[in-house]
Amino acid sequence: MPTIVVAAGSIDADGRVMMQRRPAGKAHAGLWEFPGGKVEVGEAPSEALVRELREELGIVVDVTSQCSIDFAATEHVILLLFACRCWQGDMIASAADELRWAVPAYLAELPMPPLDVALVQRMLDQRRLDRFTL
Ligand SMILES: Nc1nc2c([nH]c(=O)n2[C@@H]2O[C@H](COP(=O)(O)OP(=O)(O)OP(=O)(O)O)[C@@H](O)[C@H]2O)c(=O)[nH]1
Repeated sequence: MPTIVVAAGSIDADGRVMMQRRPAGKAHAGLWEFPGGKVEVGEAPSEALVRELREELGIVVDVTSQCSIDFAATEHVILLLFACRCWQGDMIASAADELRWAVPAYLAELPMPPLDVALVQRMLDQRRLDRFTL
């Protein structure tokens, strides 16, 4: 059964998206990803995202402030991407070695895991990345 992974495109007031760089020693080390992680047994995806954003960035997000926007999958992983525009607290990296606000149109220029490359490319092709700036 594939692992379900939830990830957040957190969007700031200027329409930029928060990306984090995976640290050495982890799968996909050095690549930029949307903050998030694996859904645990018994969790709803939105609850898992609230937990992951608290653990990884130290922010508090309400389940109702997230909106599921796309997904990408292999036989091993299903990656669910949410947009998130409201949170409490300042973002501090605890699972990443660097955080960066990225302009959506330039996301594809960051080295990313294969699933993210596919996801971002599809959103660019479908001109849906500007949703991030709505
Ligand atoms: N968070 C996140 N994970 C992603 C993305 N794209 C992608 O392929 N993944 C993969 O999904 C998996 C998520 O695992 P993770 O290590 O972040 O999960 P986790 O926070 O639950 O950590 P843990 O299993 O080390 O406790 C990794 O293999 C990661 O490389 C993405 O955009 N965000």
